[in-house]
Amino acid sequence: MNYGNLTLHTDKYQINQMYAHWKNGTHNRKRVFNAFFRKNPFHNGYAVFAGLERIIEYIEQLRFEEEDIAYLQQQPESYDAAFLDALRSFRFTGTIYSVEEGQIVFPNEPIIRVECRVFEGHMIETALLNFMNYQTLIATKASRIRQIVGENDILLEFGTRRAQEADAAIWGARAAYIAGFHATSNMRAGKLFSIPTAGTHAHAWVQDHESEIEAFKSYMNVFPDNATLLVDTYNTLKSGVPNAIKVAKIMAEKGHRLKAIRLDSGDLATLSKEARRMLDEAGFEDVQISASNDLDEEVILHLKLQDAKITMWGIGTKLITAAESPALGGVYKMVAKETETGYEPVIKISENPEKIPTPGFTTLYRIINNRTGKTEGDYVAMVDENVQQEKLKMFDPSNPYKFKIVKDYTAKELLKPVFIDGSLVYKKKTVEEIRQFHFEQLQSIWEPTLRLLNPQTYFVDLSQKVYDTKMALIDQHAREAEEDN
Ligand SMILES: Nc1ncnc2c1ncn2[C@@H]1O[C@H](COP(=O)(O)OP(=O)(O)OP(=O)(O)O)[C@@H](O)[C@H]1O
Ligand SMILES: O=P(O)(O)OC[C@H]1O[C@H](OP(=O)(O)OP(=O)(O)O)[C@H](O)[C@@H]1O
Ligand SMILES: O=C(O)c1cccnc1
Repeated sequence: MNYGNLTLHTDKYQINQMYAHWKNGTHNRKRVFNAFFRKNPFHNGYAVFAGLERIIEYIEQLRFEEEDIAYLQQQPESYDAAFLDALRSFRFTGTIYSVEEGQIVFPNEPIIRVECRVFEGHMIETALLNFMNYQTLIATKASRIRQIVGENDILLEFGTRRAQEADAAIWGARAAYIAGFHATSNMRAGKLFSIPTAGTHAHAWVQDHESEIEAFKSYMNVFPDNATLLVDTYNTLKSGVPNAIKVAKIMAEKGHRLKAIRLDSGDLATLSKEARRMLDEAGFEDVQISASNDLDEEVILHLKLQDAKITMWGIGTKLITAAESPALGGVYKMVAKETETGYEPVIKISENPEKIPTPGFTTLYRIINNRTGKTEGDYVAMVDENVQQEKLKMFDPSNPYKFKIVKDYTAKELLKPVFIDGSLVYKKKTVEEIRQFHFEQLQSIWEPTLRLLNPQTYFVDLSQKVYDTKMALIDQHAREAEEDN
């Protein structure tokens, strides 16, 4: 069984819309779609974009194989043979712009823009959202955890055994690394993405030996300078830590150093403080204390408040499953249609005004104040607008009378070309480069937006032209609805 080809990794309604367009002869019409999300996960003030690498890989491999065609032939829809033939030669021929992985992104701004035949636009929606939503979610969660532990502590991603299957484990490990984790326990993620791997040992190692001390000795003999000993199998303070110290002393005489101990149960604050005292008294000030056991943001924060002496954190379940915000609700909406005179904006009306997507062939800028180096907000403008001017009026699209005039700024366009007319033009970055890029981007965001509790809402403003376009379309829709009644 080959699970590799992702071409049919889409919803049936996409194939059916493609079919209906094809039957009607409208499948080659060009459209613009924007991917964005409406709400930050975890009540956070920002999200960390991830998923582009996977999207690129997916677009590049899009091919209907004969087995896919055969499967479609069996469907009750009885797709025409000529349609299936058209699928045989299907390739993505469109243009995609995207923010870069590791970038800080906000609700209601275009983070990926797709311009292509409507046929292709429908085809890629589901997979694109699948990758963007999950990876952005995990990167955002990881970024929050990173903020809590601070710059100096080490974060290890331990989630594979609890992840929602294999892809989630490896792409989640990558997303976590981008946003500030230091290593993953998943060897495949390490191999595929060239990210650091790390590991300690399990309780089974201790159970497998006659005694805990024998287990520690035999482990340290194999890893004399790189061992983290798990000290909670029997009794952390009465046997685990004393045995680790005994073995560390024996090995120290041979010129080796124990690297760390790991706590995996009990009161991690009290145990870490006591273990720290015992290690220090024995002359092992350099031996680190790591901890795991269903750790999450709040527990870590409280452990910090209790002055826990933990400097390495192994985090699995709550990170990889994005506990408390299990999905990012990113969407993909049609925003413009090609007509004889060029692109025409289109709108999707909603009962809830906040849910009305911004129409038009737009792009996204971050407005950086040249004096502070910090951002004044993001700015959605039509692609043909000149945003780099003497001064820029930035107003809140929900309350347009609330505005500010920004001078001496740099408008940084965040959407970068990825595919142009079907060809990959984006120079892929290593995960290490993406991680560095992420840290650099964080520097331009003000603290109140980054804080974890009740963050200040970041401004995502519309240019006057985009705002007027949106309002005109809403008005036009309202007028048409009135005439119908
Ligand atoms: N000092 C602390 N303050 C706040 N939370 C803590 C503290 N110490 C541990 N925790 C967290 O409390 C939870 C305790 O989990 P649990 O009740 O399963 O305890 P346990 O020690 O793992 O039990 P068991 O021995 O049965 O495995 C874990 O999520 C752990 O990370
Ligand atoms: O708690 P999480 O954040 O999900 O981190 C991963 C957990 O997985 C391991 O436990 P497990 O009981 O599966 O294996 P073990 O026998 O090695 O302790 C490890 O000891 C962590 O506690
Ligand atoms: O290396 C570890 O300690 C580890 C790895 C995965 C899950 N739990 C612990």
